[in-house]
Amino acid sequence: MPIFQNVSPTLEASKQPAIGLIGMGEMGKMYAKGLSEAGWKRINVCDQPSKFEQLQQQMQGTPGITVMKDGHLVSRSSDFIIYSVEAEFIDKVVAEYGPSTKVGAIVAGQTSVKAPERAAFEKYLPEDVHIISVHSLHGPTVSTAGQPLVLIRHRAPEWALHLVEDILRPFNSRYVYLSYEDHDRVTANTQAVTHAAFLSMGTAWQNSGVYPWEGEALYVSGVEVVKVNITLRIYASKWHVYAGLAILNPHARIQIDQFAKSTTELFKIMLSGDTEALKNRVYEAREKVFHGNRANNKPPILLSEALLNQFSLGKNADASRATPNSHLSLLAMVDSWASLNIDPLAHLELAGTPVFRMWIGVAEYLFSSTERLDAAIEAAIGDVRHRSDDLEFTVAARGWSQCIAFGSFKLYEQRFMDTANFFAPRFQEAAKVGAKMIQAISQSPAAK
Ligand SMILES: NC(=O)C1=CN([C@@H]2O[C@H](COP(=O)(O)OP(=O)(O)OC[C@H]3O[C@@H](n4cnc5c(N)ncnc54)[C@H](OP(=O)(O)O)[C@@H]3O)[C@@H](O)[C@H]2O)C=CC1
Ligand SMILES: O=C(O)C(=O)Cc1ccc(O)cc1
Repeated sequence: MPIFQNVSPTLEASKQPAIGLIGMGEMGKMYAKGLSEAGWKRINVCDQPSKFEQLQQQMQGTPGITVMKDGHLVSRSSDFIIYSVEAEFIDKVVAEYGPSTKVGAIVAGQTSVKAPERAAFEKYLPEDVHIISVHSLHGPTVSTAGQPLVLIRHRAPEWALHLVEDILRPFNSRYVYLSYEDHDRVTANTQAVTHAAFLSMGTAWQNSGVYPWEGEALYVSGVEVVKVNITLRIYASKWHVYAGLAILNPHARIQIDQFAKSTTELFKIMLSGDTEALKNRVYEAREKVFHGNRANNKPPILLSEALLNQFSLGKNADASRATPNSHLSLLAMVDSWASLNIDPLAHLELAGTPVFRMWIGVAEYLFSSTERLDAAIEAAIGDVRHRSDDLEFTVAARGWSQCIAFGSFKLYEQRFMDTANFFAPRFQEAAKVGAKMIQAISQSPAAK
């Protein structure tokens, strides 16, 4: 029997469902703030009991919010509960608070990887509660409007799904309906492998010992600006988010391994000096991924020159001085999509995070122009100035793939923080440009 039907924030408090948020880090706070602003009046939140007083202070004066000491109190008093905790800890946290869930409540998780969340819910939640999970496919600093919000109806009647839709409607996100299994498959193809590319760029630049936009200024074009800014954006974020979705997603390892393989194989062809072999391989990948040379000399679909050139790097950036880059990271990305028969444009519809949108956008920008692609191939074979950077990138891609296959959160954290510390002095500056870029691409016609 439906307990709530057609609810909206305009109802008086006693008729509204109580919403519970367990874990008040970046995503928990974003949800708390958004739900409060929407007018929901019964929002119960908690973080670790040790942070109770601090959280009370932070939430003081936020309408509709009640800060509770722990997840037991939130679970027993809420009708829709979202766990927004680290994927690594979801089992432990649900084991602790899950059995306290109110009879008939709906439980969700915000974790970026769903296999461990599903296992924890099935193991610890009582039979008389429903499971409908969620995943906002964007970070906490991005506006929720228009972004994909995955809803996973796993164990719940129809009315429960409508209730969740009603509660989250004020975010104005775009609902995407997936199963737990499909969620992990799709996000491995989009998020996990994309992050591997950016993590590798960061590690490679760190090991080269220069900020790429300050070296010989080889890298100043629009594509480079995207690469650098997204890399810095990722390294400025919490390592556990990226570690969780790479290490715990059963599908991710295969994609990340293929990316390292593609990088190594392309680099070996570059070393051999065989332009024809490189051209054949790259063009074959282009054919497969971008559907038969669709964009040859036609305007790019996602990113335009004008959009890319809005953003610049460093003080002396002068795009006219840009020399063609081998773009090994982009060649390898498209090669690995081709090798695994992944259609990234189809995935963009389902699970296009802003970072993935940027990445596929620059890949398409490069591959949509024969002139640009041939210049990259020529640079890869003929311009030895790129060799040392490409070598570092190859080593870094392999290193990240091995680290993720090894499955150690500690090792991942060490690698990640080592590179993050190298870039930290530039985070503030990059965050501003990164935010503008994400906004611009979210508003580009192709994003609608
Ligand atoms: N950040 C992002 O861009 C996105 C993240 N996600 C996912 O959302 C989840 C949360 O991420 P995010 O908010 O960024 O991470 P944060 O680290 O900012 O927040 C997680 C919070 O949960 C708290 N927590 C841990 N254990 C408990 C517990 N037993 N009871 C109550 N609170 C607890 C943590 O405390 P402590 O720090 O002390 O451990 C922390 O405050 C992750 O699974 C992530 O993958 C999803 C979409 C986007
Ligand atoms: O856009 C991206 O890929 C990000 O890096 C932000 C992000 C991180 C984790 C998620 O679960 C969803 C989005």
